[in-house]
This record gives sequence, structure tokens and C-alpha cells, in this order.
Amino acid sequence: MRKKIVAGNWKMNGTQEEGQKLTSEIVNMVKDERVSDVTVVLNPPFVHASNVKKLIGGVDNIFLGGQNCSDKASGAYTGETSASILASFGAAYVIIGHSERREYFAESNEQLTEKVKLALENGLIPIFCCGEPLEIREAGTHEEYVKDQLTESLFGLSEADFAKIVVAYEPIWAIGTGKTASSDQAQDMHAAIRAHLASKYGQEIANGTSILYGGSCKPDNAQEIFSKPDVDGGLIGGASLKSRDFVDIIKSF
Ligand SMILES: O=C[C@H](O)COP(=O)(O)O
Repeated sequence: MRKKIVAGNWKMNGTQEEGQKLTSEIVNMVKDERVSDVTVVLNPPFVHASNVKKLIGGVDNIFLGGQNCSDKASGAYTGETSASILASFGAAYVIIGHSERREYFAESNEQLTEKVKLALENGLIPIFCCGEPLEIREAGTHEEYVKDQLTESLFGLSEADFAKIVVAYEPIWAIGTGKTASSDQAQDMHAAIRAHLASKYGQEIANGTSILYGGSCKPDNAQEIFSKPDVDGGLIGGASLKSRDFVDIIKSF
């Protein structure tokens, strides 16, 4: 059985007070509504890490994650946060290769490999993002595009390391646009990703890899998307900032 995961990516949102309120509300709803069969990951901006970690303290299925980590282990890299620092604050997951990082911070597939390695060395589970822009989807080459992203960043990993990875498929044209991929489009891509992983690491590892969907996932479409056999959860942006919406998405399995 693959892990069902719903990860909230707050992106660059939330004051200290707002982050605490959001976390407390999510924690209380998850406890009160007995949501225990889904792994929930909260990925706030780094400075929220301690507060969030404290607030999720007693809940077994809620984890702290980072939105990014450096491709360097430590040193004079002003403004960066390393995987080891993140781990020392109690994080268990880290998002790597989000399309916004690739686009606005020019992160290359090679740099992402370094980030994945450092995350794994520090005991963090990478949530590795892939996904195509609109022009690639329109040209019909989206499967090749996404497979190349995975091959270039991940296929140097050992089987043991790869088996720890979570993949998130996020079509860029669906992020924050209100335009969701249809559940069939998501399923087709997730199945293609799984087949690609199997071609390198074998069917057993591919079958054990959780593949999350991201892109305008909301309470009213999550159930349909999560019902697809190769969709194992979601990476949620906008809707993760509203506790009721986020928990309703978690409950959509
Ligand atoms: O990391 C989350 C994704 O970029 C999705 O964002 P969104 O749910 O606001 O479309």
C-alpha cells in the first residue's frame, strides 16, 4: 500500500500570527475529525519552522516540511537554508524542484540532484516536483518532458535512496490559475511517470512511490482527482492557506 500524502505549500505567505492560527486550526480539525490514515505535511516559510513543529507536536500523522533547501551543505551562502538546518528544526520532508524555484531562481536539473542528495543524507524525504508548461502540453510532448526531468535529476540515485522519494506532478499551467488538470489528464501522467520509474527501478519500487498531484486542487475537485489509481495525494498551494479547505482536501480520499 502506498502512503497517501497531502502536503500544504504555503509559499511566501503568512505572518507569524497567521501561521500559528492556521497550524492550530489544522491540528485541531485533524484530531477532532479523526483523520489518521493520511500523511499531512505542512511546508511553511522557513522562519515558521519552530512554531509549526511545536504546534504539530502530539499528532502522529502531521509533519513539518521545507519548501526548498540549498544545494550546498553549509557555508557562506547568504539567505540559503541547508537540508541539515531544516532537519535540525524537526522537518521530515522538503519540496525540491518546485516550478517556481525552477523558473524564478533558475534551478537546473543538476542542482536539483544535489539538493535531493543532501536532503536524503540528512534524513529528509524529498517531495520532488516535475511538470510541464502550457506550450509543451499543447505540443503534446508533456510525457517526454516530465520523464526527462525525472531522469536527469533522479536516475543517478541508488535503489535504496530512490525508494524514499515522493514525486509531485504539477502541470505549470494549472498552478494558481484555477485551471485544474482533469482527473484523466492527471491519471494519464501519473501512470506514465510510474511506468518510467519502473523502467529504471523496477515495478516494486515504482508501485511503492507516492505520486502527488498539484495545481488548483480544491475541496470540490480533490475527491475526483484522488479517486484515480495512480494519484496518491496532493501538493496544495492556495487552498492550504485555509484550514477548512485544506482539511476537506485531506478528507477527500
Ligand atoms: O505547491 C503547490 C502548487 O504549486 C499548487 O498551487 P495551487 O494549489 O495554488 O495551484
